[in-house]
Amino acid sequence: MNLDELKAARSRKKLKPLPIPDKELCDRYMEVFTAAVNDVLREKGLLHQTLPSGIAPLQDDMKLCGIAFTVKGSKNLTLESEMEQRAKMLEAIEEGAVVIWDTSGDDESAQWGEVMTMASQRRGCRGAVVDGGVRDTNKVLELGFPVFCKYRTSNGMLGRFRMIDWQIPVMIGNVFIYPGDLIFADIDGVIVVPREMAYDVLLKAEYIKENEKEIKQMILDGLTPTEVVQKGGYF
Ligand SMILES: O=C([O-])CC(=O)C(=O)O
Ligand SMILES: [Mg+2]
Repeated sequence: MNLDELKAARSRKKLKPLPIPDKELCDRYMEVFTAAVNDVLREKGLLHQTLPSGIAPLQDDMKLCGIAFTVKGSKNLTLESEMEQRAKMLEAIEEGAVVIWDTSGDDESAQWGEVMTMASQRRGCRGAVVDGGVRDTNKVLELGFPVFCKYRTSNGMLGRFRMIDWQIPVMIGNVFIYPGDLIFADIDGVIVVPREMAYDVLLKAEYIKENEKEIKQMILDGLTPTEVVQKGGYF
């Protein structure tokens, strides 16, 4: 058995630079939409890059793009040094990050709240995606911080759930998420774009957005769906 390749893939490493700076990349993703990005990934044979559909924005108009800062945790009754550990995690967040929580399928605790929002915003964090819960919801909304999560609850995680590690590969639903991947989310849910293809996928999604304008114009001009398809359109 030779696990060297797998070990290397799962190890912590420095992020590879992309053809354009990460900030420009994320700002350009914000001008497209998840369905277009999803169609590009489908062309590449990647059918399982969307997080489970139960992970939804706190508000319909929330949209988010940033670089995955992964966090992994699970139900756990111990409290020793929990706050210190959580503080260290928050202090490791970098500008342009999206905090993304693999909770091992938790269904009762909040992995995100008001103070964590404030602390991460100060570090330039763009939002949070939680396969779990959020609390202090009205305060998080007032702070204008996009959060995508499964549920809302008053249950703080302390004494119920705790972090295992951060900036490690994680898995939510069927989706692998590596630190540095691109996280893109809007009203249609959350999509994970592997880092190495993030720029190429953006270019193709921008093309789809432009091309769809022509298709929609055909409908406005009175063409039937059959005529649209005959002219190379799709929907
Ligand atoms: O400890 C928590 O559950 C999170 C929290 O309330 C906060 O960040 O304000
Ligand atoms: Mg709180």
